[in-house]
Amino acid sequence: MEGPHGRTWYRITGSLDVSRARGLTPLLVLHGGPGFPHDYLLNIARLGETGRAVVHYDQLGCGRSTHLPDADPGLWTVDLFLDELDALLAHLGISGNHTVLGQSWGGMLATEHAVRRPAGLRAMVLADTPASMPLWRSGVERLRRALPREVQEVLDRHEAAGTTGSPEYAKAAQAFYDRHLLRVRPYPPEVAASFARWEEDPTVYHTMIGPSEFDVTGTLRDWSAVDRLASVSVPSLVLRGEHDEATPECVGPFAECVAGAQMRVFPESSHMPHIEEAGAFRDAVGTFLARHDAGGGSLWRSARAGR
Ligand SMILES: N=C(O)[C@@H]1CCCN1
Repeated sequence: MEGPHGRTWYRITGSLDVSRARGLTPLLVLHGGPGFPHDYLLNIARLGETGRAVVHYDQLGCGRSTHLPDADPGLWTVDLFLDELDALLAHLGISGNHTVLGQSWGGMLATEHAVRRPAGLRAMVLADTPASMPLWRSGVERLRRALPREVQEVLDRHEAAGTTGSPEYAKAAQAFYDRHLLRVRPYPPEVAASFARWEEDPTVYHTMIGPSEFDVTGTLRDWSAVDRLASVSVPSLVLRGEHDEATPECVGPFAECVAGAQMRVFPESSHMPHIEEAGAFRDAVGTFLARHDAGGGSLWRSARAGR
């Protein structure tokens, strides 16, 4: 899809026509970061086993979409990605009938979409998503202070010196990521692919977040949707891992403030339960989505029974 700032790459698992014919609302998957491309979310495509169309895309500035490393940093705003999301829905012809699954930042974007009460949004899944970045920051600070003392010292020293691009900082940050981002080793190829592409061009992430998940100095530093969550009027499923960097304090407002929101915690997972507990994640999301399809879920139940 061509847009005012460049091309947005997307892929469809299944067929929008089949989805429509079977009464299965298409699912649009929103990746995190921001600027961390879709590859690490590819296994969510298995939700298409019943014939539901599952759309993944790379948001502008990352992955297979147009990169703009020399653009004015002021380009990278929530509204830019909301406009892109609306344009993609229209391009696909699903503005009037869609569900969204946002992971981490993608859940923040999904929330921004939902609070605008779009007529065609049928349901929303928020995975590992903060409702507020100040709450995110206080939660990751607590997790950081539980790291080994020598690791904290390396992180503190490089952040104070402005040398967070150093290999020593990256090695120390990995100690945090091993506990709270993904507890699977080695990284599955699709996760490694997202990291490789992100490392090639971290422009969007560095502008909107900063040096790392726990050193948030970017333009999203004070973002919050907490005081707008009451306006979300669609069925919502809220997911996180027990060891997630998205801590209970930053995810909790979704369950507290979104009417009827369901919360599910994955006990063995951190920030990627769709990988760390893939079957349980897929069953939880598939059952939830099916409940809000026109067909009432019979196709999902028969697909699951056939596994
Ligand atoms: N992995 C993500 O998207 C998180 C969300 C806030 C900072 N990065």
